[in-house]
Amino acid sequence: MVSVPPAQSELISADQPQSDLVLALPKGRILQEAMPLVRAAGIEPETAFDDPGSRKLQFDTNIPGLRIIRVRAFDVATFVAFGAAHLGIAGNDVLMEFDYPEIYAPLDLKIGHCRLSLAEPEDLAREDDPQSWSHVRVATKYPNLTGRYFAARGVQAECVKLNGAMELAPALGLCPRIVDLVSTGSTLRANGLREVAVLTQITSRLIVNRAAFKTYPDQVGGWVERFQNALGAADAA
Ligand SMILES: Nc1ncnc2c1ncn2[C@@H]1O[C@H](COP(=O)(O)OP(=O)(O)OP(=O)(O)O)[C@@H](O)[C@H]1O
Ligand SMILES: O=P(O)(O)OC[C@H]1O[C@H](OP(=O)(O)OP(=O)(O)O)[C@H](O)[C@@H]1O
Repeated sequence: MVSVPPAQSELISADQPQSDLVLALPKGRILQEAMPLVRAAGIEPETAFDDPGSRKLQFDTNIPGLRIIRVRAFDVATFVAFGAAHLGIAGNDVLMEFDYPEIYAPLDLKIGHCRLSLAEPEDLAREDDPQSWSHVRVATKYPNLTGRYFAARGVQAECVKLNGAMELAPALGLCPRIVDLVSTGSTLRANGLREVAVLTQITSRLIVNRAAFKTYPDQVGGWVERFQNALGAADAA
């Protein structure tokens, strides 16, 4: 059965193909910020979702035909791009890194605020001039985004892919610089690094699979509208 917000249910046409809709949520830090919006959009997951002891990865909701899956932040984009999930919530860091044409990101949810920055050890930063670089070697979880950013500025970026703890790379001689997410800056400070360039500002987006949007315009569009309203209500509060 196609899931729709209750108020939209009359929009389902009888001859439309029927299948469950799947909403992919990231299990990391965004989840806490995202859940008030998910709930304000009218979606209440089954109780196992909030049970830390549960090993379930997919969850029924109060909306018949709408399931939630909880996956790693990067995998939200992949599930949605391949149509395994129809909607999702992902940071635009992840969206820019993959650059999947199958994903449409209609809504900035204004959560998960941070920035993607290049940082280097304090000693190096004191004398360094990023404008003079023709080549830069960085440790990052975002090799594609970083490569594109520097290529557009005539700089060749050599990226060593890490999945976390990038801040260790300069001190241990892996790479002199890193490109990573920065919010408060405390992780950089604690590791003797200084931010020297901001590649892009980051927030989380509601994302949809383009084909699902075309196939179920009322249903998927209905959820986009619900999230938009939830966002408007949060802004007004
Ligand atoms: N320090 C931060 N402040 C605000 N938002 C952040 C911060 N770090 C990451 N984010 C946002 O949260 C998303 C998920 O980050 P999180 O740290 O939860 O997962 P991850 O460590 O990247 O993924 P995983 O643990 O699955 O490898 C990022 O893609 C980004 O959009
Ligand atoms: O500027 P700050 O407020 O210190 O935040 C920045 C840190 O947050 C993220 O890591 P996270 O805590 O998600 O851990 P991870 O490296 O395992 O992804 C990011 O990769 C930085 O390390």
